[in-house]
Amino acid sequence: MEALRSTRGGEVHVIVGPMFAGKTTALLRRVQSESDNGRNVAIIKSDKDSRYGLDSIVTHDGAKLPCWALPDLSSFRQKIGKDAYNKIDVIGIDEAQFFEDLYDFCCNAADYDGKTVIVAGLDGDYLRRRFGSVLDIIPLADSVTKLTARCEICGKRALFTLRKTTETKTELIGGADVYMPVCRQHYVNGQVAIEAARTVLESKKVERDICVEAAP
Ligand SMILES: Nc1ncnc2c1ncn2[C@@H]1O[C@H](COP(=O)(O)OP(=O)(O)O)[C@@H](O)[C@H]1O
Ligand SMILES: Cc1cn([C@H]2C[C@H](O)[C@@H](COP(=O)(O)O)O2)c(=O)[nH]c1=O
Repeated sequence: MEALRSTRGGEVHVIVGPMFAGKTTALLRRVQSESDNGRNVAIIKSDKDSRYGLDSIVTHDGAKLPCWALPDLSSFRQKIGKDAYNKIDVIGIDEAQFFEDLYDFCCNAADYDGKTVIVAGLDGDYLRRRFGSVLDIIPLADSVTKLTARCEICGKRALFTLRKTTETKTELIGGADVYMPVCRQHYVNGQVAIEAARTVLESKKVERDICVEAAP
């Protein structure tokens, strides 16, 4: 019977780009405009990012809307309750790269539950590798928008996010303190500089370890 549930005009719209490209701003605008048109809306963000608190989604400019901060998307229906879920027309998802169950959620919400799902997230991490499941939902999408920022070094179009520290784990929550948007040329130059810094730091650590071991 589940399989016979018919589609009620569900849609999936995807907004990607580097940090500071205006993804959250675009998501908030689209959700707000749906709400202004009388549709019931809800926004979900990952609970991994608690920088601005967990009850609202906030842009780098400080614009905000209330949201649900969740560890995964599958908990959404249970969290808000079945009746409330059924009444929702539009679901906005921010920081989509942090949700492992993004594909299944979008599929079910759009195909079977008739929801309009608007997804914003990073397509690539600081190494320009695919980030989470964001690229996996492109085949599900009605529309895909790739936004760009301004390169912090030269002001040209920024496609990439440069991590300014030598930290290597993929997931590292942060803002302008840790990341900056850059153009292709400054991404390459920046990576070379950061790799060099990492090599120096690692060799210093090895030297320190040898000194400690050699100490009487
Ligand atoms: N280097 C930059 N390039 C573009 N926007 C920047 C930059 N640094 C800060 N910003 C601000 O960030 C805003 C975008 O914020 P936001 O929508 O939260 O972006 P995202 O969700 O893509 O990280 C821009 O409108 C701008 O005011
Ligand atoms: C590039 C990159 C980013 N992150 C984190 C940093 C921020 O907390 C979010 C992105 O936020 P935004 O709304 O797009 O500005 O993701 C990360 O964990 N790893 C990375 O490589």
